[in-house]
Amino acid sequence: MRFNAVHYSPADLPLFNGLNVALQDHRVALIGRNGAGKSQFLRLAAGLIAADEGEVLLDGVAIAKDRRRALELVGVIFQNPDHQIIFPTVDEEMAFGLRHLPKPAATARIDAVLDRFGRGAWRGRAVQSLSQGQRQLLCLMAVLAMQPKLIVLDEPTSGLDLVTRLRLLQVLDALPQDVLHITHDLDAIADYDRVIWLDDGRVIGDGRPATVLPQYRAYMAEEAARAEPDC
Ligand SMILES: Nc1ncnc2c1ncn2[C@@H]1O[C@H](COP(=O)(O)OP(=O)(O)OP(=O)(O)O)[C@@H](O)[C@H]1O
Repeated sequence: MRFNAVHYSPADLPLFNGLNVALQDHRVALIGRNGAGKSQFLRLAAGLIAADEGEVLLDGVAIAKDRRRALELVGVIFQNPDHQIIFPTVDEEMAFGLRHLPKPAATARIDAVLDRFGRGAWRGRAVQSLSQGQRQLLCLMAVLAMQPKLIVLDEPTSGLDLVTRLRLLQVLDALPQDVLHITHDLDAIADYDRVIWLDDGRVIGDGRPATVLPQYRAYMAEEAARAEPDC
């Protein structure tokens, strides 16, 4: 994945001004304050939005221009599964991303993923009957069935209870796919391969968690100490 001189201004307010980033690492975390540009970075990385100037390449593919390849290459998981799930049953939801495949091939993929997660009993189950954490797992399984090269996640664990959060993180840790993970949960990314710290659309920290996370924590503590208490 490569951001080449990316300019992007949501609603005409400049955010990225010639951003250059190359990602070759298996698990990358994206951190930064509220409004730093993490979600916009992720949307550009997934080809959900196009740069105003410059380009984002994944496997040499201009991901925003080739939507068919983008869907094959990148799977996206958002914070709230209810904003992502559109079908009433587990099978239908998982089949949606596989509609380009012949039905037997799609069914085989769905069965393989359900079995891998020990969720064979979810076949035909109503999404409404699943908890929030289970819905998040459904989103992840639907993405995995599509066999993307890269999975991008925007704060997938917020709102989950501790056990569900830990389970989801274990699943993420074991994935063979490359992962780009936005989070404010610094403990979850302590053994990632790389952490990118965004601030105001710029990369201000980039490296191993052991280097970047202490700098980030120290900076945030200073910021908090400077801020007027308003609560
Ligand atoms: N649709 C939009 N229209 C206008 N401005 C936007 C839009 N989406 C995002 N922005 C602006 O872009 C900047 C980056 O937003 P972004 O959602 O990427 O931040 P973030 O780092 O993901 O923040 P958070 O941690 O709060 O989710 C913010 O200043 C935000 O106001």
